[in-house]
Amino acid sequence: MNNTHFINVRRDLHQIPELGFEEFKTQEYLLTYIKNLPQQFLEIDTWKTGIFVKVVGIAPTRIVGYRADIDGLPMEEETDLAFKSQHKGNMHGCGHDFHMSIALGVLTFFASNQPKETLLFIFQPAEEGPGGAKPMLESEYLRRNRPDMMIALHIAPEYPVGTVATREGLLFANTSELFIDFLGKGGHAAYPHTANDMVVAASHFVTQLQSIVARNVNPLDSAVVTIGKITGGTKQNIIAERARVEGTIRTLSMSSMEEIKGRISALVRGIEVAFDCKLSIDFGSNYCQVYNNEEVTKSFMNFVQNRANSELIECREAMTGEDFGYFLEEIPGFMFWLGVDSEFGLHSGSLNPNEEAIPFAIELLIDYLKSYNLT
Ligand SMILES: CC(=O)N[C@@H](CCC[C@H](N)C(=O)O)C(=O)O
Repeated sequence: MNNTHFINVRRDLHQIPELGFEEFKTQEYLLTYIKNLPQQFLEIDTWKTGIFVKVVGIAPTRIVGYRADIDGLPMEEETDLAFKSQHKGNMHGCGHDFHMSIALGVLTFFASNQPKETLLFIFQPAEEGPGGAKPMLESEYLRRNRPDMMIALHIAPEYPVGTVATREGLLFANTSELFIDFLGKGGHAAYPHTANDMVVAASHFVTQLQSIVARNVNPLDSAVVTIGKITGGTKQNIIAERARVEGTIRTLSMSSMEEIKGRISALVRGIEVAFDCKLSIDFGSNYCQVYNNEEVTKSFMNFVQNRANSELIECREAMTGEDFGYFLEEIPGFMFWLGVDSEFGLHSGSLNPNEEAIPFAIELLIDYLKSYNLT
């Protein structure tokens, strides 16, 4: 099959983005596709909305794992594409439609070309939250079928098609979600002295948060605190009894993560005193850093550098997060950025990656896995 076929697969998947652990139609689409492949080397299992597909090797001495995440984001698509999201309010705004179609392309090749080593394709739910990698790793299936090596990619809008960017060691940050609920006293807009306004309290809190990275974190140790969502109140002339801020913390070291969480807790106590209200903090789900094993990453980087028609970029670490970090905490492997050349970035409603990157990535990965003495 021509690898441009997977552009159509991507377009199908792009229309049905679903949130973490709700990827029912996505799972059904993937399973239908996989069950139509030649089955003689395949073993298919499911885990929640995820899927494991084993391609049993001819003379296996190890399992090589390839992971693709499958969930979408709760955001409105702003493109005019003919194949735009049909699930209003959800979008594949982080490229997981690319990740899945590339994985299907590589799987399709090996389903008809039995590898020497066993390959395990892992279609993982809930990367954007609350995190599927950790519970999947703890599943009975992955305890019995532990890969000896793991590979994954993530699309990179800022790089051209034909490029691969990665580095040995630290690639992505530690992350922690952040949810804070404010409870004060509502009232009539004309009587502020009888109420405790949670819109004002939340606004002060968000402003104070900005001082943490600027004044508490060692400038040589990068960190990010972003509030992506604020909600509060019910009507323009009612003082808000409740507000909620939602955000994320990113650090390159665990000590900075702990320090930032400590500072946030202190600011929360201060807001409670200053505004005579109650706040509750929930640090949500936490992902460990993505750390590329030096040896296998180096061999992959050499492979890309020496391959015709592909360009290697040795990139800096990024403040993005990825629960693939949990795989790499236990299993040697690597993640890389795949150039997709989009004017609009990840998590933008206008993200429009160049689909030529799909056949490029499928061929690159097939070549790499072949060179890895798999066939
Ligand atoms: C590659 C990417 O964009 N990953 C997400 C991971 C989200 C982690 C977690 N749910 C959080 O928001 O902290 C990212 O936002 O970096």
